[in-house]
Amino acid sequence: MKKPNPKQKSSKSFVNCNLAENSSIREGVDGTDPRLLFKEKAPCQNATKEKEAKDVTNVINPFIQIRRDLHQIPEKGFQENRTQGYLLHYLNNLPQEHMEIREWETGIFVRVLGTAPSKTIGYRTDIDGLPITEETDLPFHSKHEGMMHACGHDFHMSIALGVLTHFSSNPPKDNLLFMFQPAEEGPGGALPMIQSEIFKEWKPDMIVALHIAPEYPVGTIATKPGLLFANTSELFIDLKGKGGHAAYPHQTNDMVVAACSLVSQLQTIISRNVDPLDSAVITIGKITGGTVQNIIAERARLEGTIRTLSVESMKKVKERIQALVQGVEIGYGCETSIDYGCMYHQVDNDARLTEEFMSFVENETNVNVVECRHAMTGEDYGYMIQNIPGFMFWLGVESPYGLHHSKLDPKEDAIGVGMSMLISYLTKKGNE
Ligand SMILES: CC(=O)N[C@@H](CCC[C@H](N)C(=O)O)C(=O)O
Repeated sequence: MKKPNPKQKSSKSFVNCNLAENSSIREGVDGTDPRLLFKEKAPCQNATKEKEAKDVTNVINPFIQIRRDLHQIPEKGFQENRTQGYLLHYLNNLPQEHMEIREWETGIFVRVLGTAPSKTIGYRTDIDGLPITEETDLPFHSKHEGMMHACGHDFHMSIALGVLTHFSSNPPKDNLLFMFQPAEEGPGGALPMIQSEIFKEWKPDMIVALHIAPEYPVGTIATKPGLLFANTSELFIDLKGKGGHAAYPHQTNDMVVAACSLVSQLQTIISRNVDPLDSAVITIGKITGGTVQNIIAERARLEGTIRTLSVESMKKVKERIQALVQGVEIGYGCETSIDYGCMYHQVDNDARLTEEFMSFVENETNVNVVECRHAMTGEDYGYMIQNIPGFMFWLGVESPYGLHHSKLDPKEDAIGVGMSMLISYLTKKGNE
């Protein structure tokens, strides 16, 4: 497979602006134009069939506008009501002859009925945002205070809508199942979604998904057979000691000091307890404690996440965390509690399907393919392909700021690249 190439080729196949002719792009959630809602003019409003471009970089893809609309309304997991409304409005305006739409919680299942189905191919996108205050100066920045699409789910959704738009009027032989999944960032929507009656009824035979990758250029995708993403577990530790006057520490059990010590001790699990040839991460992303500068803190809370490359390592790391927390309890004279929040199974790509996909992209499209290493990111998509063959791949979007950063600014040309490549791949796979 090729190495990442900053001057990558443009996509061999491309999607043109004619998709914008679809009425659902013209009308918004409440029957108004979603672009008027956000005071944005659609770049493709006047696109005509004659304007079919030769290169995706020369096309202003209408799904870029959809991405911009969605970018402005990021919502927390299982609270994606406005997002769901936007998606439903769009979907309900597509040609319905080959489509069945069913809502599930704040997500949506859409089945495209194949012309002579012998299998169902699933495609999953996540739809939630992150609790981060956006710091880009984009004109279409988040309008939901303290929330941002800082993990690219706005890209994921617009690509899924683009692919679905194509197949809504050009169904392949096989059925397609599009899953708009809530709560990927937490508490996890994939597991309950696959346990739902709708999923059981429309169960796919294989599933595909993508994730944007700021570190790769537009026009490059990266993936690998086997393990792609880590096992994850959230981590919340509460400490309760005895507060008091800042000048009388000997009469108190200071939970700020206990928490600081615990953060350092937790890092020794990675350096001293995990096999150096294995990998694990413990990140404490948030510490809270105390009330004011001259009162010794009675309470402190650590919030973090654990990442491991196997289920067994996760078990070991948690045993060590428990031991260290017990030590702090004794050493600092406090009460403690641990909550592991939500946990995700590793993303383990099906080797045969992934290799086949990589050679398809390499040989049949102008997109570059890189075989990457696994990453310590997590994805509840891992549950979807735990028992059903499938894979996930990274889609290059080239941003100087990475995932979960308040200045993440992916290049929008990647939307056309992702759509075109997926349409080609699913057309081939759905007509085998
Ligand atoms: C792709 C990605 O960034 N996923 C998230 C998943 C988070 C799961 C959960 N909230 C946790 O923190 O463990 C990630 O942070 O990797």
